[in-house]
Order: sequence, then structure tokens, then C-alpha cells
Amino acid sequence: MDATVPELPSLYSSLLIYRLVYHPLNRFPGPVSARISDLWLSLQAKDFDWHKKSLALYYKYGPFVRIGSSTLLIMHPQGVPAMYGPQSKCRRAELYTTFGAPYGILSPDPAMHRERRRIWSLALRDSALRGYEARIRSYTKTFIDVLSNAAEQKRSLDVAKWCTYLAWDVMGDIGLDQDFSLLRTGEEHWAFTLLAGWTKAMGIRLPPWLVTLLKSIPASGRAAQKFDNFCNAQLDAIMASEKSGAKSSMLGIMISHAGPHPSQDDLLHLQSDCRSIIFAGSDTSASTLTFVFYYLAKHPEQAAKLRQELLPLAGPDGCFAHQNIQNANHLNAVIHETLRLHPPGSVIPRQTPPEGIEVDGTFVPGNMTVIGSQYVLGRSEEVYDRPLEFLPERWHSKPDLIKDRAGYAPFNIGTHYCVGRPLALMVFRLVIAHCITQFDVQIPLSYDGTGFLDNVQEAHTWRLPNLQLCFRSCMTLGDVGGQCEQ
Ligand code: HEM
Repeated sequence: MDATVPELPSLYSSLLIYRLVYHPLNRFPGPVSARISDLWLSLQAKDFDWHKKSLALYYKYGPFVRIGSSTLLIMHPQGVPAMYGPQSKCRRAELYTTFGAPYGILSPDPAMHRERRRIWSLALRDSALRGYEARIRSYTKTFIDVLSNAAEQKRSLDVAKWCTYLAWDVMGDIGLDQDFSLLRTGEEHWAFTLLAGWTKAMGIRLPPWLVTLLKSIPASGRAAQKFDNFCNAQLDAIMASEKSGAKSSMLGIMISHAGPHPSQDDLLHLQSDCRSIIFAGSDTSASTLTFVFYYLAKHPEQAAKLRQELLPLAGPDGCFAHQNIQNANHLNAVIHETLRLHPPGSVIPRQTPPEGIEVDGTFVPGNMTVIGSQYVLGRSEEVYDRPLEFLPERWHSKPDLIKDRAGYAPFNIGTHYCVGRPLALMVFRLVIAHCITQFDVQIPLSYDGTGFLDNVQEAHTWRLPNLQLCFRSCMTLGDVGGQCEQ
């Protein structure tokens, strides 16, 4: 029977007493208000600095912190295999239902996820990646033209903005067979501005029931609908060209898999996967490249080391083939070290199985939401020696600087690990190799760059502030010398 209005106070008091006194997560420490309401997390996340706040919780309470009525933050390296690993029985948490599920690769249904993942893997297998390589090089060349222009004029440029344009152009072309020309025109595209607004709103981490409610309100649902329409239009455009035989993009490969007469379900899967290509593949790559350039500007000795490793691997025209650099130790180490310190998509929720899970001897009850934090693990003395320093050598010549390898999983592990990992790494290697062998990266004289890390925001992926850096052609370094002005 439904509770009547006079019964509501006693219902809420019982709920309050249960959450405060009898709840199975009660033995875990954490702020008292977090025990009472899941809105506590949204209030913390609303300033888009949850990464800093979770680190503060780790320092105050340790690796297990209760951050919601039934939500536990687990910042223990062994929590990674326990929550996400191949043997883990944890499932995707309810949050995923707000990402357009039940269709596409983000579906919480294991069988549906397996099938969509198989199709994504076809679009990202080695032979497909080889087909994408020349296109990545072509956008890298346009990116280098932008850097060269600024270098010739001895002015700095906003690396965060240009890396974002590069990432969007690459994903647009490889993912959707569309040249959005952001690098060439230097102009934003409205669809990406919309997506940025939407991911930022998602970064507030409202409880899933509230997100669903807000999406049903016409005004707030309109932006999401406009973005969905944009994605669906991309799909329609490729389907039209598919009929004339073009299968050169990830989405094209997925469409061709559905056959000449896709069912309504096939279409819904493709629409959802089209959104995932855009959502998962662009901001993640843009922020990683931006952080790489930031660290190379701060650590010129690392840039020199990279150059020394890479120059002998270049072809006669100065270009790099991915197969020649994919095993370059220091290049890979710079990427790993950057992802260790700034993992995009660090907060990944899971639901524990009814029997619960064990993390290094600590029992976590069943049917709870558990969340890891790669950001915190990347800064933990339990996982790394000198965790706050940028030391790529820990990934090859100084392995002692890593204490527990289980803690490093920026692409996640297990059934849901990032299917785009090989593509992302290929893009990073090609862009970094071409840029760092042609340019020296510097922080301008009049801008010390210290505010950059402080002002980075976290909203599912990173939201980056302006990062002004100078690129100086390696050829001209000798004759002019010194740093450029902002
Ligand atoms: C720096 C680059 C990237 C990072 C750090 C990253 C990270 C991640 C992480 C942590 C997950 C796991 C999410 C979960 O368990 O729920 C994931 C999943 C996923 N990523 Fe990435 N990603 C990156 C780039 C890409 C790219 C370029 C693409 C697309 C081409 C992509 C597509 C996906 C997809 C589709 C999934 C869902 C996989 C599944 O559910 O089976 N990612 N990514």
C-alpha cells in the first residue's frame, strides 16, 4: 500500500535510522552527510573538482570511503581487479542506463554488450587500424601546420584548444567518415559545443533517477535531443554512402556488419554506438595529448630523450610509420606516465554481486555501488614511489618506482576495458613523434603555466583551461635561442 502523507515523516525517519545505523556499509568511514543522501556526491561534484576532493578523502579516511547511502569509493590497488578484472562478478552500475542504454556497446545487458563489442572489435582490428593510419598522419600534418604558423610568428597558442580540434577531426574522419575541418578553419563545431555542455552537466553526478527525470523535462532534454539528431544524421549520411560502397570508417564497418537491410534494433544499436564513438573517442584523446605537451614543456630533458629515441626511427621524409614506433620504450613511457597522472574517465561505477566482493581482505557487501579512482591511485604512495613526479622512466628502466602494477588501469581491465585503446595509442604515438621531432615545446616567458593543473576540471572526462605553449622549430633553435613571448 502507498504511504499516505501523515506516514511520510515516520517513513523518512526509518530510512534515516537505517542508513545511519544499520546499513551494511556502516563500518566504512566517510562524511556523515554522505550516508544520508546520494545528493551529497552531487554537491561535492558540482564544482567539477571531484578528483581533488576524492584525493582529500583518501588522505583523511584511507582507501575505503562511504560516499553515498549505498556507494563506496575504493582507492586500493587491489580494488581494480576486484571491481573490474576478468574474474570480477561486478556488473555495470545503474548510471549506464542514462548513457543511451539498453542499446549499443554501453548496454548493461552482458549478452548485448558482448555482441556489440565483437562488432566494435572488427572496426578496430589491426587491418582496420592500418587503414586509418594515413588519415591520422594527414590530420597530424595539418596540426603541425598550425604549430609552424605560430612558431614562425613567435607566438604561443592554446594547446588545449588545438588538441581538441585535432582529436575531433581524427575521430570525425575515422569514426564517421566526416571531415569536420576544425583544424583547417580554426572554428568550433556546434555539435561538439553541445556535447561539452552535456558531459559537463553529467559531471555533476546526479543520481540516475534524477538524470532520467531531468531528461524528461522538455527544456533540458532538448540539448540532448539535438546532439542525438546530429549523430543520427551522421549515421544516415554514411548509410546513404554505404549503398554506393564506402566502408572506410568505424561506423561504416559497423553498418556493413548489419547487412543491407538493418532491423529497427540494428538501427538503435548503431545510433547508440555512433554517440559512443564521438563521446568516448575525442575528449579522452584531446586531454591526454594536451597533458603530454604540458609535461614535455615542463621537462625539456624528457623531450630531448624522446627525440633521441625517435629520430633514428623516422623514414627518409621525416615521417613515422606506426609499426616502427609502436615499441619505442620512452614514447610509450611518456604516454603511460601522463595517463597515470591524468587518467580521463577515472570514475567508473560498478554494482557488487549479491555475495559481495573481497578487496585485499576487506569484505564489501553485495548490491552496493562501488567506484574506483585512477586519479587517486596515480598519486598513491602505496602504488608508486615519488608518485607526484613526472618520471616516465618508471615504465622501463626504473621499474622499482612502481610498487603495485594492479593499480594502473587508465583504459580499465576485464570485459569492459577500452575497446578504443589501440586506436588511441596509435594516435598518441604518431602525433607525439611527428611533433616532438620537429618542435621544441616551451612555456612562454610571460606565463608560468602553474595555474593550468589547478584549473583543470573533472566532468567524466577532463575539461581543460587555456594552455598557452610555444612551439619552436628544432631547426631554428640554434640561431635565435631563448623563449618566445605570449
Ligand atoms: C586516452 C584515451 C582513452 C582512455 C583513457 C579511455 C578509457 C576508457 C575506459 C577507462 C573505459 C572503461 C569504461 C567502463 O569500464 O565502463 C573505456 C571504455 C570504452 N572506450 Fe575508451 N578510452 C580512450 C579512448 C577511446 C577511443 C579513442 C575510443 C573510440 C574509438 C574509445 C572507446 C571506448 C568504448 C566504446 C568503450 C566501452 C567498452 C565496453 O564497454 O566494452 N575509447 N575507455
